[in-house]
Amino acid sequence: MSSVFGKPRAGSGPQSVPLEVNLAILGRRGVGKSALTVKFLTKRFISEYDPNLEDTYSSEETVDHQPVHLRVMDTADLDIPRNSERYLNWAHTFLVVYSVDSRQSFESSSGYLELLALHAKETQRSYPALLLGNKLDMAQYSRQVTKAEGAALAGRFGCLFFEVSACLDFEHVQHVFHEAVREARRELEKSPLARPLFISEERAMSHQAPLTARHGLASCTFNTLSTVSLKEMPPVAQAKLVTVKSSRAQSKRKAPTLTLLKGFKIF
Ligand SMILES: Nc1nc2c(ncn2[C@@H]2O[C@H](COP(=O)(O)OP(=O)(O)OP(=O)(O)O)[C@@H](O)[C@H]2O)c(=O)[nH]1
Repeated sequence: MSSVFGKPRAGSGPQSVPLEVNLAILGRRGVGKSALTVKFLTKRFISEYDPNLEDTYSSEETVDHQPVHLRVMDTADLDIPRNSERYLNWAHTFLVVYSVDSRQSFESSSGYLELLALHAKETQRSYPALLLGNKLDMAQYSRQVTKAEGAALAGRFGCLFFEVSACLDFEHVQHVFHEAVREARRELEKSPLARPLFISEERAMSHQAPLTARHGLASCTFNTLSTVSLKEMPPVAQAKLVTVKSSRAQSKRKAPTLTLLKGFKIF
C-alpha cells in the first residue's frame, strides 16, 4: 500500500532489504538440475552441458514485492548423495528433482528426501523442500512415474510437489523457484536466528568450519568441479562466484551472463 501521508510504501522500509535465500537443487544425474537452473536464470533451455559442473549462482529476484538475493547451488552428485554437508549446511531450502521418465531418478529423490528428513531430525530444525518431477514434456512418450506417485511421495515428507519441464514455459519454472523462496521465508520468519552455516569466500577455510550465523549472510563460495573425481568441497582457490541478474540476462548478455553460460551451450 502506498500513501502520500507518510505511511510506508510497499517496497520501502524493511521490505527493501533483500532477503538472503540459499537454495540447493538435488537429484540424480541427468534429471535436469542444470537445465532448470539455467532456465530460471536466463529463460533459456540448454542442450549441452558439463555434467561435472557444480556451481552456485546468484540472482536478484522480487517475490511478493520483496527483494530477494537468491543463491542457487546446482549440485553435481553422481547417483547418490555424496559429501552432502556442503549443501545441507548451506541451504535454507531445497529442490529435490526427479525426471518423470525415469523411475530410478524417482527412487533417488526419495533418498534425498530421507536425507533431508534425517538432517532435520539431527539438527532439530526444519528445512523446506519441494519435490519436482521434471521433463514433463516427455510424459506423453515415456512417463515412468505418475503424477499421483509424485504427489504421494511429497505428501509423505510434507513438501510441495510440482511437475515441470525445463524446456517448456519459463513461468512454471520461475513459479517453483519463487515457491521455494516463500517456503524459506516462512521458515526464516519462524526462527530468524537459526540460519544455516555458510562458507565465506573471503576467509579461506580448509574444510567446512562453521562460521557464526548472523543476519544477512556474506557472499558464499562456490564449487566449480571439472572432473568426476573432484566431487568434494574444492579448495578455496578453485572457488568462484557467478552473479546473474536474471531480468537482464537474456536481453543484454552482459559479462556475468556469459560467465554463467560457461560450460553450457544455449540455443
Ligand atoms: N526433454 C527434456 N529434456 C531435459 C529437460 N531438462 C533437462 N533435459 C535434458 O536432460 C539432460 C540432463 O540435463 P541436466 O540439466 O544436465 O541434468 P542434471 O541433473 O544437471 O545432470 P548432472 O549435471 O549430471 O547432475 C540434458 O540433455 C538436458 O538437455 C526437460 O525438461 N525436458
